[in-house]
This record gives sequence, structure tokens and C-alpha cells, in this order.
Amino acid sequence: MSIQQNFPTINYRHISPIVAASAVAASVCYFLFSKNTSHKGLNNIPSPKRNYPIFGHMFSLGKVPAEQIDEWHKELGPIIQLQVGSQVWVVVSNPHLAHELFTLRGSVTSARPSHFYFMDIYSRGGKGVVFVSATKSWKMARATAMGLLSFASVKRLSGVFQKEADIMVDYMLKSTKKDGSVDSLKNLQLVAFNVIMSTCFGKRYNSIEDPEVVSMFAFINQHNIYARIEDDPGSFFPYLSWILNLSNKKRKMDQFVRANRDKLFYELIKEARNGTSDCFVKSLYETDAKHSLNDLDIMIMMSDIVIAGSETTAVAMSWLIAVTLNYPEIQTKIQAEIDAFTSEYGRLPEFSEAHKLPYLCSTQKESLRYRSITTFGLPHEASEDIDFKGYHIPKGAMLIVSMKTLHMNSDKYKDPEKFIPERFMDKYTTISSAANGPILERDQYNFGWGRRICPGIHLAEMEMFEVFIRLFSSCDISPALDTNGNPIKVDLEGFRDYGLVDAPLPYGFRITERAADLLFQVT
Ligand code: HEM
Repeated sequence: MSIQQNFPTINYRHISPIVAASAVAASVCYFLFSKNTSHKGLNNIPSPKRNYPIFGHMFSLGKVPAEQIDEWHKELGPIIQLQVGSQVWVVVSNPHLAHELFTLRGSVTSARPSHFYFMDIYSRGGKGVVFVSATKSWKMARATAMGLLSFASVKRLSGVFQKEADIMVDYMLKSTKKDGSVDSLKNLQLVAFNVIMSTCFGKRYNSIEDPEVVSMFAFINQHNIYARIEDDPGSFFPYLSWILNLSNKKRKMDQFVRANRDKLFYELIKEARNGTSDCFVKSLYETDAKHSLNDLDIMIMMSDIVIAGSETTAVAMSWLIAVTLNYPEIQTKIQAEIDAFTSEYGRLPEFSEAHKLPYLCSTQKESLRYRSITTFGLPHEASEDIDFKGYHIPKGAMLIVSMKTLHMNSDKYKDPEKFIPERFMDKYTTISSAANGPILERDQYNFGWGRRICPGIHLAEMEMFEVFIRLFSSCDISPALDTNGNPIKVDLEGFRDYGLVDAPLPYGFRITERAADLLFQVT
């Protein structure tokens, strides 16, 4: 299992001796010359022992930081402070605290921590939505993204979701016949990617091996690598910024982004503008001609949406399938619910009728709760000193949520280690309205908080709904078989670092058509 921490990713295997040695030297200077400030009347946030000079808690975080942080929360409570190099991390693990910090105090907690690659190279000094601080330009980009991804706008895309889901099911059926099983992620990645590409550029691909898809994933993969500490030692040890300046890494990063991301996206934008399909690019250039985004703003926004919107949804769907393979009764119940709908209405349900499928919708919520898509969401930053519930949070502190601890909170969720969709069945709400509603009614927290809450939530929710309706109405899924013909259990405990997200460990599964008398024929 790999070590994973989002934005920036710390992968200790990638801390070279030169970075470590320079960190020691630089941080000694930092400690000698930095001012010691006190904050009258305010308490220090509880902080774990094993805080070593220079590196702070960096190496105490262990191989799986989420698990160590979970332990520290059990020992010290729902808010803890860590020192990681020269960075201060404030980690919260309680829904109410997170809500107060990120939503109610959002005016001072909605910045993003500075990271050289994200800010200077990828976002060209602050353009786009995801990786930039809470500036005026972010506000404008975010408002545009919110418009593109609004419920009304996404609802018009249901045909795209349905078509991609049908193609996926058909392809998986053929692959199971041919190869015996299908991969846990690849087909879901293609659906999610095609949904985003159709939405943004009016373009889809037949295969994940298509050269353009390969180039896109290669770009995203390298993008995730540049997020690691090795590539931005300056944010952990400010005195190390010179390393980036001296080495030609900055130039390499810049060349990489221009030669790959910019080239790819400008080409896609050109095609979309000349094409006939309705898509975000067309709408930005034609319908909303009054908006004040320029070509570079639009290119970076599209890149943000592709990066934020494809792997996340694919991984969420892969977790739900993984759980269903280990607990076959879930599939039986979902199918019974869909069958009841189709026999009453003579057709498959639309997303607007999701409330008539409370078990499927609750399973989606429970799957997101049971296995979080990210370890820590995306970090925010304190843009000024904050007095938070009698604690002092220093300006510049990185503010993160411990998703695992939050989703395994036994005050909020009874028997949190168990997969129980029924826990959400007493009151139907969509995932998006729960996430944007009162704190007590939130079902899970994967989509973040406050002013930075995920604007793609409607798209993600509708896409997942359409995929599961199409998959479970016409097919049965079952685990792959070993060489003796025995079903292989899926490992739900481990996860693999998939850039911004935590994916299930690879598994295979079979999909077969349901018996003809059960099958509702899609026309
Ligand atoms: C299961 C699917 C998804 C999950 C779990 C997810 C999760 C998140 C999280 C945790 C954040 C950061 C929120 C914060 O800072 O508090 C975020 C931001 C964002 N997401 Fe998603 N996301 C998903 C799908 C999508 C999709 C489908 C899109 C676009 C089509 C999208 C676009 C964005 C954008 C643009 C942001 C940046 C918002 C900002 O910084 O202002 N996401 N998402």
C-alpha cells in the first residue's frame, strides 16, 4: 500500500538525501531566527508527542498518515495540530467542528495552501478553480464553474450519462465472455472520462487505449507526481526554495505543462469550437460571450474539471462495486427495487425519480461514507490568525479534514465499521442537497466544505445513479474466479494511491446478463 496524502502528496520514498540534508541546515536557521509569538488567552491545539526538531511530525505520520492521524484523534480529540517541516497542519475529525471551521468561518478558511507547481506552473499564477487561493480571479472562475455544473445544466446531460452507461455495460458483458472478468477500474474510468469530455468538449472515445486518452492520463499522472514534496520542498522548508531555483526543475515543470497540458487542451478547445455538439466550451465562447474569462482562463478551467471530475467519480463507483461483490445481498435488494419500479412504470427510472429507489441511493451514500474517496479532502489554508473555539490557529496553517475518522465517527454513525445502507433510508435527500444543507442532515463529507465545496457534486451523483441503474437492471455482477473456480474476495481494507484519490486495490469481476424473465429491455 502506498503512502498517500493529498495536495501536496507526501511520499517519503521520494525525499532525497540532498533535500533531507538541506532541510536540516535550513530549518536550524529557521528555528534560530524565527520569532516566538504567544497568543494571550488562547489555548494551544493538542499536538501529538513525537514532534522532532526540524521535521516535526513528518516522519511520525508513518506509512499510512490517515491511520496514524486517526490514532492521534482517539488520543487527543477531534482537533489536533501537527508540525510538518515548517508547515502547521490543523486536522479536524468531527463534522460540527469542520462545519464551523470551513463553512461558518469560511471568510478566513477558504484559501488553498501555496504549492509551487500547482500555483505557479499549473495554474499560471492563480488561474482556474481547484488549485488556487481564494482570490478575486478564483471567485470569478468558480462562479462560472458553478453555472456550468449547476443542477439544471447537468440535468440536460442525462442522455450522455445513459448512453455512456449502456456502452459500458455492453463492453463489460463482451469482455467477461472473452476474458473471464473485467478490471475494477478501467471501464469506469472510461465512462467517467467520456462523460467529462462530452460535457466539456462534445467528444468521446471508444477505448482507454486511444492515443489521446493515453496522453491525457499521462499528463494527469505526471501532474500528480509534481504534487509531491520532492518537487516542492520549499513549502515544507521555506529555506529550501532555492533548490527549485537552482535546479532546472522549474523549467522542466513549465515545459512539461506547456508541451502537454496546454497543447492538448487548446487543441480540444479548438475542435469543440469548430464542432457542432453543445458543450461547456461552446457555451463559454458563444452563449456566454459576456463572461470575462480569456483563452488561458478557459483552458485551465477545462483542465481543472477534467482532473477533478473523472478519477473521483470512477473511483467512487469502483468502491460501490467492490462492496457489492463481497455482500451479494446488496445487489439483490438494489435489483428488487429497480424491478419494482420498471414493472410499475414500464421503463427505467430517471434521476428525478431517485427518491423511488431509496435503497440504491442509500447504498451510494453508504459506500461514500464507508470508503472515503480522498484521505483528507483538499486542504484549505487560514488566511489570517484565527481564534477558533478558544484555540489559536496561525495564519498560513493548512486546514484539513480527516475523512476516515469523520466517516467512522460512532457518535454520528452507529456501528461505523459495518456497511449498512439502511442507516440513510429514513429520510431521502439527494447527496448534493444533503451536502449543501444543514450540518445535522449531511450524510457524508466526501465533497468538502463551505465556499470550496465540490461544484461537480450534481454531475457526480447523476452519473453514478445512471451507471448503477443501467448496470444492475440488466446484469448480475459477481467476483472473478481463481484457477480452481472459487470466487476471489475483494480486499476492502487496503487502498491504492491514485493521485488525488484512494482507489480500491485492483480486483476483477464478472458481469452476466440477468435471466430474460427478469430483464427490463431498454429501448
Ligand atoms: C465522487 C466524486 C467527487 C468527489 C468525492 C469530489 C470531491 C471534491 C472535494 C473534496 C473537493 C474540495 C472541496 C474543499 O476544498 O472543501 C472538490 C473540489 C472540486 N471538485 Fe469535486 N469531487 C467529485 C467529483 C467532481 C466532478 C464530477 C467535478 C466536475 C465535473 C468536480 C469538480 C470540482 C472542482 C472544480 C473543485 C474545486 C472547487 C474549488 O476549489 O472552489 N468534482 N471535489
